[in-house]
Amino acid sequence: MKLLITYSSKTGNTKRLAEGIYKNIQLENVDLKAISEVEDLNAYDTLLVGYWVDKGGPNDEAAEFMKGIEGKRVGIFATLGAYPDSQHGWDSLLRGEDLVKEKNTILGKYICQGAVDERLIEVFKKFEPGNPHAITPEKLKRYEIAKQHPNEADMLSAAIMFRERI
Ligand SMILES: Cc1cc2nc3c(=O)[nH]c(=O)nc-3n(C[C@H](O)[C@H](O)[C@H](O)COP(=O)(O)O)c2cc1C
Repeated sequence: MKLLITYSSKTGNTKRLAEGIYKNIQLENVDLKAISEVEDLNAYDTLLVGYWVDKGGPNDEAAEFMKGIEGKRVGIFATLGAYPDSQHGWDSLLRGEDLVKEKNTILGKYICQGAVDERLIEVFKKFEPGNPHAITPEKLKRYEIAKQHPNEADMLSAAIMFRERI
Protein backbone atom coordinates (compact mmCIF):
# COMPACT_ATOMS: atom_id res chain seq x y z
CA MET A 1 0.00 0.00 0.00
CA LYS A 2 1.27 3.44 -0.90
CA LEU A 3 -0.85 6.37 0.19
CA LEU A 4 -1.00 9.93 -1.10
CA ILE A 5 -2.74 12.58 0.99
CA THR A 6 -3.43 15.52 -1.31
CA TYR A 7 -5.48 18.68 -0.99
CA SER A 8 -6.55 21.98 -2.45
CA SER A 9 -6.73 24.92 -0.04
CA LYS A 10 -7.35 28.63 -0.54
CA THR A 11 -6.93 30.02 2.97
CA GLY A 12 -5.14 27.13 4.71
CA ASN A 13 -7.92 25.20 6.51
CA THR A 14 -7.93 22.15 4.24
CA LYS A 15 -4.12 22.19 4.17
CA ARG A 16 -4.07 22.08 7.98
CA LEU A 17 -6.58 19.24 8.01
CA ALA A 18 -4.45 17.33 5.49
CA GLU A 19 -1.34 17.90 7.61
CA GLY A 20 -3.22 16.74 10.70
CA ILE A 21 -4.34 13.54 8.98
CA TYR A 22 -0.78 12.97 7.78
CA LYS A 23 0.57 13.45 11.29
CA ASN A 24 -1.99 11.24 13.02
CA ILE A 25 -2.60 8.42 10.56
CA GLN A 26 0.38 6.36 11.72
CA LEU A 27 0.92 4.39 8.53
CA GLU A 28 4.08 3.82 6.51
CA ASN A 29 4.55 4.83 2.87
CA VAL A 30 2.54 8.03 3.05
CA ASP A 31 3.18 11.17 0.98
CA LEU A 32 1.56 14.57 1.53
CA LYS A 33 1.30 17.02 -1.37
CA ALA A 34 -0.82 19.90 -2.56
CA ILE A 35 -2.82 18.90 -5.65
CA SER A 36 -0.79 21.46 -7.62
CA GLU A 37 2.37 19.50 -6.78
CA VAL A 38 1.08 16.08 -7.83
CA GLU A 39 2.67 14.87 -11.03
CA ASP A 40 2.14 11.14 -11.20
CA LEU A 41 -0.46 8.97 -9.48
CA ASN A 42 0.97 5.66 -10.71
CA ALA A 43 3.03 5.22 -7.55
CA TYR A 44 -0.10 5.21 -5.36
CA ASP A 45 -2.93 2.72 -4.91
CA THR A 46 -4.70 4.76 -2.24
CA LEU A 47 -5.52 8.47 -2.15
CA LEU A 48 -7.03 10.79 0.43
CA VAL A 49 -8.22 13.86 -1.44
CA GLY A 50 -9.17 17.10 0.31
CA TYR A 51 -11.09 20.11 -0.95
CA TRP A 52 -12.69 23.27 0.39
CA VAL A 53 -16.38 23.71 -0.27
CA ASP A 54 -17.16 26.35 -2.87
CA LYS A 55 -20.75 26.86 -4.02
CA GLY A 56 -21.82 23.68 -2.29
CA GLY A 57 -19.23 21.33 -3.76
CA PRO A 58 -15.52 20.72 -4.32
CA ASN A 59 -13.54 23.80 -5.36
CA ASP A 60 -12.57 23.87 -9.04
CA GLU A 61 -8.96 22.73 -8.69
CA ALA A 62 -9.94 19.73 -6.58
CA ALA A 63 -12.91 18.87 -8.82
CA GLU A 64 -10.70 18.78 -11.93
CA PHE A 65 -8.20 16.57 -10.14
CA MET A 66 -10.86 14.23 -8.78
CA LYS A 67 -12.44 13.71 -12.21
CA GLY A 68 -9.11 12.29 -13.42
CA ILE A 69 -8.67 9.64 -10.71
CA GLU A 70 -9.17 6.03 -11.85
CA GLY A 71 -8.67 2.61 -10.32
CA LYS A 72 -7.69 3.83 -6.83
CA ARG A 73 -8.98 3.42 -3.32
CA VAL A 74 -10.14 6.94 -2.47
CA GLY A 75 -11.05 8.72 0.75
CA ILE A 76 -12.49 12.22 0.63
CA PHE A 77 -12.11 15.01 3.16
CA ALA A 78 -13.32 18.59 3.05
CA THR A 79 -13.76 21.79 5.05
CA LEU A 80 -16.67 24.20 4.81
CA GLY A 81 -18.22 27.21 6.51
CA ALA A 82 -21.62 25.57 7.16
CA TYR A 83 -22.16 23.03 9.91
CA PRO A 84 -20.86 19.62 8.80
CA ASP A 85 -24.00 17.83 10.00
CA SER A 86 -26.30 20.10 7.95
CA GLN A 87 -27.92 19.04 4.68
CA HIS A 88 -25.55 21.44 2.94
CA GLY A 89 -22.58 19.71 4.57
CA TRP A 90 -23.75 16.29 3.51
CA ASP A 91 -24.54 17.43 -0.05
CA SER A 92 -21.10 19.06 -0.31
CA LEU A 93 -19.47 15.71 0.48
CA LEU A 94 -21.74 13.73 -1.85
CA ARG A 95 -20.87 16.09 -4.71
CA GLY A 96 -17.22 15.23 -4.14
CA GLU A 97 -17.94 11.52 -3.93
CA ASP A 98 -19.93 11.69 -7.18
CA LEU A 99 -16.77 12.77 -9.02
CA VAL A 100 -14.81 9.65 -8.07
CA LYS A 101 -17.24 6.88 -7.19
CA GLU A 102 -17.74 5.38 -10.67
CA LYS A 103 -14.08 4.66 -11.37
CA ASN A 104 -12.72 4.05 -7.88
CA THR A 105 -13.40 2.32 -4.57
CA ILE A 106 -14.59 4.77 -1.91
CA LEU A 107 -12.96 4.29 1.51
CA GLY A 108 -14.92 6.93 3.37
CA LYS A 109 -15.49 10.64 3.65
CA TYR A 110 -15.01 13.29 6.29
CA ILE A 111 -16.05 16.92 6.57
CA CYS A 112 -15.56 19.61 9.21
CA GLN A 113 -15.80 23.37 9.45
CA GLY A 114 -13.02 25.76 8.55
CA ALA A 115 -12.74 29.48 9.31
CA VAL A 116 -14.50 31.54 6.65
CA ASP A 117 -12.37 34.18 4.95
CA GLU A 118 -13.00 37.52 6.71
CA ARG A 119 -13.14 39.27 3.33
CA LEU A 120 -16.10 37.10 2.33
CA ILE A 121 -17.86 37.87 5.62
CA GLU A 122 -17.35 41.59 4.92
CA VAL A 123 -18.98 41.12 1.51
CA PHE A 124 -21.95 39.35 3.12
CA LYS A 125 -22.32 42.20 5.61
CA LYS A 126 -23.06 44.57 2.72
CA PHE A 127 -26.13 42.61 1.55
CA GLU A 128 -29.54 44.03 2.45
CA PRO A 129 -31.65 42.12 4.99
CA GLY A 130 -33.77 39.59 3.10
CA ASN A 131 -31.04 38.77 0.60
CA PRO A 132 -30.19 35.05 0.96
CA HIS A 133 -26.53 35.97 1.61
CA ALA A 134 -27.28 38.71 4.15
CA ILE A 135 -25.71 38.38 7.59
CA THR A 136 -27.92 37.18 10.44
CA PRO A 137 -27.06 36.62 14.12
CA GLU A 138 -27.21 32.87 13.45
CA LYS A 139 -24.64 33.18 10.65
CA LEU A 140 -22.31 35.34 12.75
CA LYS A 141 -22.44 32.69 15.46
CA ARG A 142 -21.67 29.98 12.90
CA TYR A 143 -18.67 31.94 11.57
CA GLU A 144 -17.37 32.30 15.13
CA ILE A 145 -17.65 28.54 15.65
CA ALA A 146 -16.05 27.89 12.25
CA LYS A 147 -13.00 29.88 13.38
CA GLN A 148 -12.18 27.08 15.82
CA HIS A 149 -11.83 24.50 13.03
CA PRO A 150 -10.21 22.37 11.88
CA ASN A 151 -8.99 21.60 15.39
CA GLU A 152 -7.01 18.71 16.84
CA ALA A 153 -10.14 16.62 17.41
CA ASP A 154 -11.19 17.04 13.77
CA MET A 155 -7.76 15.95 12.56
CA LEU A 156 -7.68 12.96 14.86
CA SER A 157 -11.22 11.85 13.96
CA ALA A 158 -10.43 11.97 10.26
CA ALA A 159 -7.10 10.16 10.69
CA ILE A 160 -8.60 7.38 12.82
CA MET A 161 -11.52 6.84 10.43
CA PHE A 162 -9.29 6.62 7.37
CA ARG A 163 -6.65 4.53 9.12
CA GLU A 164 -9.25 1.90 10.02
CA ARG A 165 -10.44 1.68 6.42
CA ILE A 166 -7.17 1.74 4.53
C1 LIG B 1 -15.44 31.96 -2.42
C2 LIG B 1 -15.88 31.09 -1.27
C3 LIG B 1 -16.99 30.29 -1.43
C4 LIG B 1 -17.43 29.48 -0.37
N1 LIG B 1 -18.53 28.71 -0.53
C5 LIG B 1 -18.97 27.96 0.51
C6 LIG B 1 -20.14 27.16 0.38
O1 LIG B 1 -20.78 27.09 -0.67
N2 LIG B 1 -20.55 26.47 1.47
C7 LIG B 1 -19.88 26.49 2.67
O2 LIG B 1 -20.32 25.83 3.61
N3 LIG B 1 -18.75 27.20 2.80
C8 LIG B 1 -18.27 27.93 1.77
N4 LIG B 1 -17.13 28.66 1.90
C9 LIG B 1 -16.32 28.52 3.14
C10 LIG B 1 -15.09 27.62 2.90
O3 LIG B 1 -15.47 26.39 2.31
C11 LIG B 1 -14.37 27.31 4.22
O4 LIG B 1 -14.00 28.49 4.89
C12 LIG B 1 -13.15 26.42 3.99
O5 LIG B 1 -12.68 25.95 5.22
C13 LIG B 1 -12.01 27.13 3.28
O6 LIG B 1 -10.95 26.20 3.14
P1 LIG B 1 -9.45 26.62 2.82
O7 LIG B 1 -8.95 27.47 3.98
O8 LIG B 1 -8.72 25.32 2.71
O9 LIG B 1 -9.44 27.41 1.55
C14 LIG B 1 -16.69 29.48 0.85
C15 LIG B 1 -15.55 30.28 0.99
C16 LIG B 1 -15.14 31.08 -0.06
C17 LIG B 1 -13.91 31.94 0.12
